[in-house]
Order: sequence, then C-alpha cells, then structure tokens
Amino acid sequence: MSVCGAARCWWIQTRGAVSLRVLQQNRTVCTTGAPESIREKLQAFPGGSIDLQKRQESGIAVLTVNNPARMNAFSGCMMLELEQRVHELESWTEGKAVIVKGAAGNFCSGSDLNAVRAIANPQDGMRMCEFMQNTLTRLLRLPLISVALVEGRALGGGAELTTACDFRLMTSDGVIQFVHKHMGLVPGWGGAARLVGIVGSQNALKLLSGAVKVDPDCGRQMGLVDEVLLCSSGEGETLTHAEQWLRPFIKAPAPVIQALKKVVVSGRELPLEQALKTERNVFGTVWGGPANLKALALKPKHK
Ligand SMILES: CCCC(=O)SCCNC(=O)CCNC(=O)[C@H](O)C(C)(C)COP(=O)(O)OP(=O)(O)OC[C@H]1O[C@@H](n2cnc3c(N)ncnc32)[C@H](O)[C@@H]1OP(=O)(O)O
Repeated sequence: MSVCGAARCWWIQTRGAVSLRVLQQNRTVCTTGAPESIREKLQAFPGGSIDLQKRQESGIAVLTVNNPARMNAFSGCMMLELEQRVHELESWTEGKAVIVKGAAGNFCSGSDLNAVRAIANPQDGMRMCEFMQNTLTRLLRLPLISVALVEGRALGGGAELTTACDFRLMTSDGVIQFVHKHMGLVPGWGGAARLVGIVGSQNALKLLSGAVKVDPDCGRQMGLVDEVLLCSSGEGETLTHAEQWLRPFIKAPAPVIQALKKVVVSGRELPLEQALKTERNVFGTVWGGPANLKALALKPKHK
C-alpha cells in the first residue's frame, strides 16, 4: 500500500468490497511509512528477533520479543522486524488471535539503551517514535483479538507494548512499569495515549508520574490487567494458560471473529456516524455468510 500523503488509510477487504477508512488527525498509519533514513538507522542496531508462530488449527498466533540477553529490549532491527510481523498478521485470513510475549520468562525492558544512546538527537528520536507508533497502532488494529502475556517485567517501551494489545494477562510475579520518568522521558511509542484510554487520565497520570510498579493486584484494580495467571514467569504452561483464557472468545469461524474485532476498532476510533457506517459495511460481509447460514439452519437456542 503506498504511503498516503493525506491523513487517510484504507483498509480494503476482499469480500463485499468493504472498506474501513480510518481518518487519523494529521497522522497516516502506513504499511510502508518511515523515511528510509530512520530505517537505515534502525538497521544499524542488530540483535534479537521478533518471532512469529501462526497456529493454523487454533487460529492463534504467538509473537515473541526475543532478545533474552538484554531482557528482551528492542534493538533497531527488532523494531523493523515487528513491523514485518504485524504486516504478516494483517493478511492472515485464518487468524483469530495473537498472543504477544517475551522470551525466557520476561516480557520486554523497552528500547535497547545502547540504541537510545546512539539515536540521541531529537529528530531521530522522534522518527524512531513515529515508526514504533505506526507499528503499534497497526498491531492494536489487527482484526485479531490480541493479548499481552506479561511474565517478568514490562518496562518503558515494553509497558507501552502491553497497551497496544486488547487484553493483558499477567503471571503472579509480573510487573508493568512505565519507567520513562526515571529516564527523563515520556512514553513515545503511543503508550500514554493508549494508557489513558485503558485506565483513564487520572490513573494514567499516577502510573506515569509515579513510575508505579504495577503488580497483578494493582493492575486488576486499575483495569490495566484483565487476568492474573496462577503460575509464575518462565513456567512452561503460561502460554497454555493464555490460550485457555482466549478459547471462549475465539469459538467461531475466523471471518466472524475478525468482523467482531473490526466493529470494535471502529467503535473505539471513529466518530459515531462513521462507526455506524463501518458497522453496517462489516455486517454486510457476514450476513448470509457460511457461519450465518449454518446457524440459521441449526435453529440455535441460546440458553
Ligand atoms: C520510548 C521507549 C523508551 C524506553 O523503553 S527506554 C528503556 C527503558 N528500560 C529500562 O530502562 C530498563 C533498563 N534495565 C533494567 O532496569 C534492568 O536491566 C532490569 C530490566 C530491571 C533487569 O535487571 P536485572 O535483573 O538486574 O538484570 P540486568 O540489569 O543485569 O540485565 C541483564 C542484561 O540485560 C541488559 N538490559 C536490560 N535492559 C536493557 C535495555 N533496555 N537495553 C539494553 N540492555 C538491557 C543489561 O544491560 C544486562 O546486560 P549485561 O549483562 O550487563 O551485558
């Protein structure tokens, strides 16, 4: 998709010619966006990987932030890889959900501080932020139910990454901490804007200005954590627990789950009239579809 000059991004569906036009205030969320210069700069910081496993049978993908030697901090190359993985998921027609996790029992300790030191000038810092904002906005807009599986620590940009998912599950020893204040920073990957939407502006201000260590109880109380898993970080079954939590929400054909996520995204992001129009358009893609016709034939009773 070409980079749009105007603040517009089209999401064209193959079936029913449904298009979801998302107007961004002076900001384009692009599939190929950042100027080459920031891509080249990010490319200069290797290390780690963003691994993607798409499980066709369950429709659940697992996206792993994999840089354990650095507590899963994001190198520049990992930022580029994250964009590629999100792009892959945008066209996964059998997909229903994605679990975002870290490797080796830790979630993510934010931006690689070595890269931060090297990209210290404001212009490049802002370009890195714009690149990550675009990618994380696209992650949150995926037509998949997204879950951040927080084991160990989610710090700085890692805390911001958790807010780019629909839900957050945390192990009993997990911590989400917006440490930006201690770095003389504010969130730059879109975490502040999303956090206000999740916990409200007062709680967001407390978490940011207090650099509060959000443990499971605090997270549940604030609405930042949706479920606490009865296992600790690094135990083999944390992913299984996350998949079990997801199961009731993805018990339908992929096109129906994807349509449900789309109407929630438009309800969350668009003005009412546009959201209603999008809802009608998405409705048109499933009305009379295979799942609808099968249900009608079964004369279901929702007891
Ligand atoms: C817009 C985004 C802005 C940002 O995200 S700025 C970055 C915010 N993140 C941070 O400040 C986290 C810094 N790291 C820490 O606080 C601690 O490493 C942490 C995560 C609490 C773990 O502490 P410990 O358990 O004591 O382990 P440790 O410190 O020895 O870390 C093990 C190895 O991982 C490295 N590491 C951890 N976080 C990193 C990061 N963000 N960038 C680069 N390297 C990082 C750390 O340097 C250490 O490596 P080494 O063994 O010294 O070679």
